Amino acid sequence: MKPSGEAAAAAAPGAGPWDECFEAAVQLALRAGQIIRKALTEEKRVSTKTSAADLVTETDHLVENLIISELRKRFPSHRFIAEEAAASGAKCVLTRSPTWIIDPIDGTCNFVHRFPTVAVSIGFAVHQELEFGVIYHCTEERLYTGRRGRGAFCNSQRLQVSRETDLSKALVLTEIGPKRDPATLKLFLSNMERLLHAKAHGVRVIGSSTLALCHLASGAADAYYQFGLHCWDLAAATVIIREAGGIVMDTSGGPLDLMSCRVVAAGTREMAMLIAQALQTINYGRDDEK
Ligand SMILES: O=P(O)(O)O[C@H]1[C@H](O)[C@@H](O)[C@H](O)[C@H](O)[C@@H]1O
Ligand SMILES: [Mg+2]
Ligand SMILES: [Mg+2]
Repeated sequence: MKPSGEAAAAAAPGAGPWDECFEAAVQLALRAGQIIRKALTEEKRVSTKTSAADLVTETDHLVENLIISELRKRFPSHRFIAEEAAASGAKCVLTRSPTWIIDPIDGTCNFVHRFPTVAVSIGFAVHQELEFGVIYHCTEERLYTGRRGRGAFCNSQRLQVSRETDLSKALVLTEIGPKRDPATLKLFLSNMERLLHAKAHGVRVIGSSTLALCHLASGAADAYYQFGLHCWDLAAATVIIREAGGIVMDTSGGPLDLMSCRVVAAGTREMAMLIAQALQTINYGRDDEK
């Protein structure tokens, strides 16, 4: 079913603060999705960032600039944290001001290979609290939304996480992260091996952390963990998962630290803790210290 801004807004009935911002995010995500869908099949100019596996294209920049310029016109006092601006040296500082946290294309490596698992992610925080998240699966035209205290939806279907607490009955999602040195790869594979030794039904890597987190919010997976993602991968998805009844926390088992480049998420706290206890830490630093 084609999503519409009206469907998403209708899915969260009742006026509330930030309605205008939420509507703007929905319309811009849909518009960005059209651009990304068209560009998916076209020739691309590809560059690398922190590693040979950390790719960026002209479409990432075009979409990010479009979203930020449109939002700046409508909300000139707001602040922005965005993936490609950060890659160019902008600081990732989350103040108490209304702040947009943007990943213009999540799954850029998929995008470069025309592998159709790509999303645009727009999160929004005020007083350093996540207010809403909008993630648009561009090729499947699925619009995932979550608003603090008002539920989570895919198009107009309400989302509910899995209630699984048994790791031996769990489907677990993760992502590789951009570091590919032997020590990091050894730790990444060791974490995956530990979960398979614990008899998890499976571990999946789909190439888009935000869409993997949306699958968790929809109950199609039981847990997610990653070292090496960023605040712009996490912001929107965290609201969506929490509003679908799930848990998003630090890999230490403590509260989520949006800038820590690491996360464990699950439908239940029991499952999240089982995952966290199985993991060895992979150090990716912090978004607010780069
Ligand atoms: O760079 P984009 O925005 O494509 O985001 C991806 C991250 O770069 C990966 O490290 C991470 O592993 C995930 O694949 C994430 O989606
Ligand atoms: Mg990206
Ligand atoms: Mg990303």
